[in-house]
Amino acid sequence: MNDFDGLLQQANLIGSAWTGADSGETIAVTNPATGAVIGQVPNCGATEANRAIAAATAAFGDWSTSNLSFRVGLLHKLHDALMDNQETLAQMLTAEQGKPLVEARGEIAIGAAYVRWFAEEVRRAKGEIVPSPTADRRLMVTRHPVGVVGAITPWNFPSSMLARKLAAALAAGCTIVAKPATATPYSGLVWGKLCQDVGFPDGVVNIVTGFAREIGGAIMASPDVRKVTFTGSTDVGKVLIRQSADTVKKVSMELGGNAPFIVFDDADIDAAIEGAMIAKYRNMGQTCVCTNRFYVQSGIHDAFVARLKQATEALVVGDGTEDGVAQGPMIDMAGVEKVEEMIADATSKGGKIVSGGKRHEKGGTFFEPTVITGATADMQFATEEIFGPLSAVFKFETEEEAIDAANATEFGLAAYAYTKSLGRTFRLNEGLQYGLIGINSGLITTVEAPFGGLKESGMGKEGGSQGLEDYLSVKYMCVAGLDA
Ligand SMILES: NC(=O)c1ccc[n+]([C@@H]2O[C@H](COP(=O)([O-])OP(=O)(O)OC[C@H]3O[C@@H](n4cnc5c(N)ncnc54)[C@H](O)[C@@H]3O)[C@@H](O)[C@H]2O)c1
Ligand SMILES: O=C[C@H](O)CS(=O)(=O)O
Repeated sequence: MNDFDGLLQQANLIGSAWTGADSGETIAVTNPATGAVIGQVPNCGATEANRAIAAATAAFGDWSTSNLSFRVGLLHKLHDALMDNQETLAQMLTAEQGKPLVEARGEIAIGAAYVRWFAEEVRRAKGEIVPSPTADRRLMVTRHPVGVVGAITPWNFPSSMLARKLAAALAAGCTIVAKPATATPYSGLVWGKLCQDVGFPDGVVNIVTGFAREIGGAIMASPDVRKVTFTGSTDVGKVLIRQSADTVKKVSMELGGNAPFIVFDDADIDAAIEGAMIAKYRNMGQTCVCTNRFYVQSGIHDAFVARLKQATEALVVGDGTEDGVAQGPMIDMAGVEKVEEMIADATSKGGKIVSGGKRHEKGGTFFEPTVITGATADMQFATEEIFGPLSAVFKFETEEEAIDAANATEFGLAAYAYTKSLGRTFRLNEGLQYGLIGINSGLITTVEAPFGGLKESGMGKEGGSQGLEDYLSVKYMCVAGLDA
């Protein structure tokens, strides 16, 4: 078995100890490209989760009052440990998740960048002195770590989704209990090892794998957990928001998407195709900000479709570790079947397959990157997240029609548009109901900017200065009697 230079952790980190499940039960982790078993992880439940919460609670007092320079120094060491091991971590990520190595390297790098960002950002978590209405008192506002944080993360970005939670939480002085996705636990568990190696105190970082409902239930029920940060589907997010009410937890929710990608007649078509390929096919279409609907204005439609077909057919499908591969396997057969269901629905309603359309000859969960034209609003992918390598192309006539169609969804995470018009750019920013808007770019995520959705795509922000605020509580103190 490949131990990835000793970085593969097949146990859970609770306090200072790497342990198995009390039951001894384990879950096999498989490589989606080959079906091979990579290793096992503990199948833990509520009991182990509560021990992790107790360890995080015990560590919170010292960690939250530690010298800021100490915390910042450890975060910079963590950044360096991530980048020193970038290749091995990327190999581990591709082995369990399937994405091409070049994308996995990028995910490790942005995760390290989030660590460095919050190491810097926390040094500017300033308070305020508020002008007092009367001379006898002084008013001050201060910011403090919110407490023990529960973090639950998805399989599609198993490293960077944890990075932007853990880094902000630790920088703020919080301690954390994290539960990675069952399909991709190793890219989360290794954060515990690296944190331990660089010197984070015991109990500050705890990582537990296993029964999602049980572990999640323990996190949500514990009065010691004061904040929950979740990245995943909107359906699960709604469950957690309801559960958070019992203990009035602070929540951040990074949920599902249904991104429109609008191409106007005046677009630079070369730029639009480049952006379309990134926004659609990154991680085999399995990102929350992937294009779900292409809206192409009638004047440029045929030329854009021809170029999209050509670029899609040029994508190399294969094992993500092989040079030149742009599309790895999908994470599981359920994802493949969802894409097949959407293709059948669209073609039954008049959609036309112009590229791909079926499982790849490589078998398993490999799928042909697919383009369907003639898309209409009654088709399943108009309202449901595809989460796969399927491009659905709608035609439109006017700007107003495009904005209305783009907004006709309960989601509001990412939207993209290609135009040379400055006026239209500002009308789109004001008219599109999305938390992230890319104008003439298909890849806009960056640590400096707040990432997060509107409507049923979630609440809270990750990254940017706003991303730290989610882990801080604001206090107001009035000091009176000063006129004595
Ligand atoms: N907005 C974002 O930043 C963002 C980023 C990545 C993925 N996503 C979304 O995540 C979804 C795909 O990821 P996924 O399949 O892992 O999502 P998912 O909701 O099925 O699972 C996400 C995490 O929640 C856990 N979980 C599942 N049910 C739970 C429960 N009842 N209680 C506690 N935890 C539970 C899972 O084990 C996993 O760790 C897509 O909808 C995608 O759009 C959003
Ligand atoms: O899948 C969702 C991720 O947040 C995508 S990104 O890598 O952060 O853009």
